[in-house]
Amino acid sequence: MSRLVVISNRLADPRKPAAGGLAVALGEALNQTGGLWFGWSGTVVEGGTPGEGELHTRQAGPVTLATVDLCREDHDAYYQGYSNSVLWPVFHYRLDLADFNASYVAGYRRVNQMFARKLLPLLREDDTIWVHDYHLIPLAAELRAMGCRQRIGFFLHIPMPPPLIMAAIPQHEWLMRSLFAYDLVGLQSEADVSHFTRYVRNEGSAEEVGAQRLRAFGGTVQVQAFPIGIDVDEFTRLTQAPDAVETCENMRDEYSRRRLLLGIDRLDYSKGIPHRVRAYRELLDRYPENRNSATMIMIASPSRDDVHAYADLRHELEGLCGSVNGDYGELDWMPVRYIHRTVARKRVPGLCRAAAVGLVTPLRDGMNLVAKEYVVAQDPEDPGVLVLSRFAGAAEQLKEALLVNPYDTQGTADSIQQALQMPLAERQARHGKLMARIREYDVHWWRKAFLQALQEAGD
Ligand SMILES: O=P(O)(O)OC[C@H]1O[C@H](O[C@H]2O[C@H](CO)[C@@H](O)[C@H](O)[C@H]2O)[C@H](O)[C@@H](O)[C@@H]1O
Ligand SMILES: O=c1ccn([C@@H]2O[C@H](COP(=O)(O)OP(=O)(O)O)[C@@H](O)[C@H]2O)c(=O)[nH]1
Repeated sequence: MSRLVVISNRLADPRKPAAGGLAVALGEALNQTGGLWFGWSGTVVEGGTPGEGELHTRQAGPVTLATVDLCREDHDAYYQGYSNSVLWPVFHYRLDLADFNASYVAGYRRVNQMFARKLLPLLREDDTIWVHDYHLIPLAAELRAMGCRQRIGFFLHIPMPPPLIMAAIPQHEWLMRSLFAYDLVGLQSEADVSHFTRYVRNEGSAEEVGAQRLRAFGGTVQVQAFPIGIDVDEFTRLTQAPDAVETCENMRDEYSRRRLLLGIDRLDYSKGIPHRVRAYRELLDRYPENRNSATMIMIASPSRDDVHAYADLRHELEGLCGSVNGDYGELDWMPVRYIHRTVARKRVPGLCRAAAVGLVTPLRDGMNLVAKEYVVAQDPEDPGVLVLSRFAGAAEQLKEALLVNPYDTQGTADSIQQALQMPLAERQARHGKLMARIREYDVHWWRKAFLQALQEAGD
């Protein structure tokens, strides 16, 4: 059987719990198959040479981890710069936050070339190579230029924007052309596939040469949606484990007189966290019966602190939470509990189970695994209600959630109220349908469906 080689910017020891959807999902996938996981070590070397980084390898159960350090200059241009100040904002439709500094793209190319150079000697002839996310779009083109002929698939974890938004990136054609060095491109949703297809038709005069196969820019690629899932059995076990039970009981004791609304996100402008606070404020305003009886807990895990837009968001959020607490708080009730820390993964299920309403309201999100985790953590006899942004990739699958437009403050407040008032029978019916779909399209389905399509691509 061919060995699986996974390449992603961020790695995690697959035997240990990790925060961040990509690391969680890949750890779970690789634990099943074994193989090689290659990417950045997480170490930034001050004063190192650009385009050079030390390679480290170690064994973690069935998985070999091979990681490369980045020097400060490469890290700042490739990770903070092109990946997180150009591709991330534009792919999340935030042209206003993009910083098209010309030096970033050079660092991005340099690191992709270095990754290809370091990876090549580790590859075997019959390896199946699976590259992940926006940090590594040109990696297959670099590997091909060095003679790599193995099958290579690519999965984009974030949204694929519509063609005219993509076209704002000065190097958009180079990026999209690079994707044609892969045998298979996987995207999170059908909406993403349609944006990709429209782009290559408009800008690359693409022709359809088979089901979901497109020819453009002198190459051919298969493009399909593979919505990422979670490991339902593992998350269920986590929900029943003593840590989760204790967290849930503590929360219920602490808030025994109150209904809990819960949001768990990285502190990222794509997650719509300030919009959520405004909707909650509107809820307290329009439906005063919730004053003193509903508490919103917002876990905002620190993320990409050195990128300006993230620091700005943090300040905005602190101000917003402070003003809701100042305006509505009582001596014995704080409306918002804002926690700017990462919650250990083992605590996530207990928090979710204790919450009557799960608030997942991103302005754009590739998928959003917290939405799926919230549903799985619920007690089927008395489940909470998921309020989900229609702009999360997860909304294509999770139709029985209460779908909201997070830009519509009043509408979102009304849906939160509907969630708080929902009769038990309706909660159970919605939860049952959501669970069935989350279980069917779990992380194992995702891995198998992608790898099977990659095996068949181009045959
Ligand atoms: O590695 P970081 O810069 O700390 O960021 C964490 C990850 O964020 C993004 O996650 C995405 O992948 C999830 C799983 O497919 C998906 O549910 C979510 O909607 C995406 O935002 C990013 O794409 C990853 O590369 C980062 O590791
Ligand atoms: O404090 C936190 C915040 C998030 N997570 C986990 O990190 C992942 C976030 O994935 P998601 O797809 O929702 O968003 P991303 O951060 O990847 O954009 C989920 O598994 C969360 O349970 C966590 O364990 N602790």
